Amino acid sequence: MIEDRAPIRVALLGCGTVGTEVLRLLQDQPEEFAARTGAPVEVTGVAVRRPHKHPAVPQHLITTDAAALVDGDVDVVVELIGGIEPARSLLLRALRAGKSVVTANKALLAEHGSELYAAADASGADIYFEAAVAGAIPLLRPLRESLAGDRINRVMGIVNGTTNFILSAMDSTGAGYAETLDEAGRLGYAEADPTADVDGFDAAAKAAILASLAFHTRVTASDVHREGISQVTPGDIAAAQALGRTVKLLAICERVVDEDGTESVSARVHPAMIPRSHPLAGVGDAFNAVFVEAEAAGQLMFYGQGAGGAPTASAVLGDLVAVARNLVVAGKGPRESAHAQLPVQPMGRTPTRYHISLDVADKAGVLSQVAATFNEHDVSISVVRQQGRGDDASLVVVTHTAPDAALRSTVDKIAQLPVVREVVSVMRVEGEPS
Ligand SMILES: NC(=O)C1=CN([C@@H]2O[C@H](COP(=O)(O)OP(=O)(O)OC[C@H]3O[C@@H](n4cnc5c(N)ncnc54)[C@H](O)[C@@H]3O)[C@@H](O)[C@H]2O)C=CC1
Ligand SMILES: N[C@@H](CC=O)C(=O)O
Ligand code: NA
Repeated sequence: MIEDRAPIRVALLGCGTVGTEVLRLLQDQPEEFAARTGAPVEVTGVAVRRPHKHPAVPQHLITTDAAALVDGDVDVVVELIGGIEPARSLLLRALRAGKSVVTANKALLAEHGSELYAAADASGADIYFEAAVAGAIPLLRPLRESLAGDRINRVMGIVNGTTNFILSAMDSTGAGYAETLDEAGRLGYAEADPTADVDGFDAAAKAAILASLAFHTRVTASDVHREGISQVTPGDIAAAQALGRTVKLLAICERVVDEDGTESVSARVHPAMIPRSHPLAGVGDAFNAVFVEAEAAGQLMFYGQGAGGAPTASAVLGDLVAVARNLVVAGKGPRESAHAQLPVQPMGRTPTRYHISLDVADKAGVLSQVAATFNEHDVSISVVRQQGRGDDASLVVVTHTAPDAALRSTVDKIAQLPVVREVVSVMRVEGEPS
């Protein structure tokens, strides 16, 4: 009988947007959880910072001493505090004591993942973190388990709900940046410090986790080239629209194979123009979508809610059930897989394409001067559009693929040409043949 088995005792650390939903769903359906795991699942305590802010949590469960809760009689620690400390110390404390961990904390995993894995390995505890990337979407388990027998070459997608919410609104309604960010905060999508979202730190942490799992290599957040959306202007959105494109913040993790067969990993997060016909262009609101390209499986697409309390709680609870099942049968979840240890390629060497919009003098020879600058840097041009006259004259150039450093130097040089009044918009182009 399931009820006769010793319960799986769970400590919940943090009861904010996600923690509240995890607790609600766990308490709503105890019999379901018992039936799925093979033992009753019991929350033994909820660590919070300000007890008076949680009137709905049974008062006998509440504590402000998270460390004492971890040290107590618990089997699983669910960490939903966020940030590096005290989350890191609390999880190391749990893992070293052989207590399994479920966390949604991408910032922590992207910086200290190896330390946490090592502690889990040493004590035989589990560490699961499906909620850390793309919220409710099952993505990490497919990478860690379902695709473990395949060779992944590329993972690309939209992994930050807040910035997708903002960019989608800017594109469809012309809404302002600040007001949309406030709305994303109210809806529970934004991080406690929303600069983590808009400056790309959150997406870079997720890219590090994705690249690590996809390429069996330790990739940390500092290995990921990062640009956020705070520099994206209504002018950039309009320039994209004029060419049948839209702007998305993309995370791109690729296996790069040089001519001599040497392999490396490229991981980057930046805004990019993609064609409106591309499947990622239709991903609106706070939704996330990720393409995985694997050698045998081909192309797979994962789509769903990447942020918000309930969707994220779904992934946390899926992990909790997995950990509890492992405890019931004395099994173990997947360990760290970092055997490939590929080097990380610098952004400057990564092949990219640029869309450049220039405000230029309406004089003969402007186009040839601009074209000569591209030529000097060995960057070839795919599309040129010259529009307007006099003060309104503008030039739009879309390049073919070139190393990012060459494209960057070309833009710097073009900005210095006397015939160029202003570099209005520079953005990478993805999702179309190079
Ligand atoms: N909100 C979302 O859509 C998603 C969030 N996540 C991750 O889930 C985690 C939690 O996020 P949210 O619930 O949105 O954050 P939140 O800010 O709403 O909740 C965190 C809670 O932890 C509490 N806390 C802080 N320090 C504490 C301590 N020392 N002891 C006990 N409690 C403490 C805070 O008072 C707050 O109530 C973060 O790692 C976040 O990155 C992951 C996916 C989606
Ligand atoms: N702030 C994050 C929350 C989920 O990871 C986002 O907006 O995607
Ligand atoms: Na997920």
